[in-house]
Amino acid sequence: MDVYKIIGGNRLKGTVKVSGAKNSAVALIPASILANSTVTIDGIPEISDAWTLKALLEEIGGEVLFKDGQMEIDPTQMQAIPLPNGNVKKLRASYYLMGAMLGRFKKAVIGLPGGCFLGPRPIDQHIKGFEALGAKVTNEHGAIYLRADELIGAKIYLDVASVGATINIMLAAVRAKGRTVIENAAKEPEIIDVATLLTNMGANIKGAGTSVIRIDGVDELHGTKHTIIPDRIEAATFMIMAAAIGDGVTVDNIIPLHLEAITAKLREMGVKVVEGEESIFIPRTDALQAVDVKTLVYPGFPTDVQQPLSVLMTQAVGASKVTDTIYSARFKHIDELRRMNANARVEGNTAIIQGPTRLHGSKVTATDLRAGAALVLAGLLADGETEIQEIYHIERGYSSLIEKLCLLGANIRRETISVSTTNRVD
Ligand SMILES: CC(=O)N[C@H]1[C@@H](OP(=O)(O)OP(=O)(O)OC[C@H]2O[C@@H](n3ccc(=O)[nH]c3=O)[C@H](O)[C@@H]2O)O[C@H](CO)[C@@H](O)[C@@H]1O
Ligand SMILES: C=C(OP(=O)(O)O)C(=O)O
Repeated sequence: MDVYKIIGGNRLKGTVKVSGAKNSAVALIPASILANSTVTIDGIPEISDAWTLKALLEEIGGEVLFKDGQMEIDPTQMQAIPLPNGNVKKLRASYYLMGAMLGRFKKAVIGLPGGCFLGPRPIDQHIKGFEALGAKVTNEHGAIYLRADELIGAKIYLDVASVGATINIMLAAVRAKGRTVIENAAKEPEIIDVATLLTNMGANIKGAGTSVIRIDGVDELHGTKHTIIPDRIEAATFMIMAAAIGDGVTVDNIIPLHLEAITAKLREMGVKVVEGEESIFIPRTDALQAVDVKTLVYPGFPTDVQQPLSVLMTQAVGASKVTDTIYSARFKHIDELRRMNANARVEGNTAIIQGPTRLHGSKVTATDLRAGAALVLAGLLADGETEIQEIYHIERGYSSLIEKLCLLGANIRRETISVSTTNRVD
């Protein structure tokens, strides 16, 4: 099995370049299904989710080249081949195949998605949207069957401002007859990115990035070239690492506006954040103060960042609180941090972290993607050696993490170890 081994204590210094956004990439790649000629996307991160989506597009007849961050997708030979099992289970975002295939073929069979287990991850709002557009949707043995004679534009009010549902409905509605209006739409930057790609393919979308999106369906969408936005969650992870153990780190290739909630929270903790046009510089931080944070929909503090932030809180003076209002059970990393001597507990949807504490190297498990990133930071801070298992979670979403951290001076490596040595000593 492959693990990360980290010897803690090295201070990080230099510049790190942020990759393209995972949570855009996983929607942009399926969106290409809707085109009638080649779609080229630049800046796709080297993550396993991108490779899994490439394989899924190939399963339905697509020709896909993925090299040096560029994905070239020829969708012309694709067919509505059912995907009830297999690769669809490896990632949450396989659910975007529902909207894209429904839009193009008016039918799809997609197994219920996988991805990080963060507590329940319902897709009722996606289904409500597809049904409003005229699709018949059934769940048969764990796969969602979608079929429509024709898709007709509709007014859809989302009960929760879901990123996934907003994008999925957009993907189907661009090929519906007439106008679709999504109310209480999610406003995350990734939604604007997907709308930009679809617009460049010939779609007619207004209001992406606001809570009301209007889509006038078109008969055909064509190929185009698109450059993905930078990954604000990866950027936030490096900002937090820089605040925790940096000696002057520039986080480059970012959109500072996308990071305002992170910047504000770090400043509240006593971190100096110097914003440039496309970068942020964080000088060495010597004293951190405890803060409270609540995750919210964009532009609030992202749920994806609360796990790395909770490690920074172990270094702050006083009791910090993290309340996750999006995924109330996203706290499995707290148990792992306690193995490393963190003084933290979970009450309902809140983690309470008392600092400062000296973390100790240990054998820990990445229970999900951002939990894994949190443990990498804990390992960088800890005394001695930390071994992180189940790193496939981390590699679903962080591009070249080891290489980037080594360039900043961290002592971290990926190692294959024999299974007999993996038993944890508690
Ligand atoms: C609002 C929010 O922070 N969304 C994040 C969430 O998106 P993700 O797409 O996973 O979640 P959504 O934005 O779709 O869901 C937000 C909330 O709505 C609920 N829900 C969603 C769909 C549905 O049909 N029914 C329903 O009840 C979810 O359980 C959740 O509590 O995780 C992604 C990956 O970690 C992040 O990129 C997103 O920024
Ligand atoms: C949880 C995440 O990913 P996914 O929704 O793909 O499981 C994430 O990006 O933090």
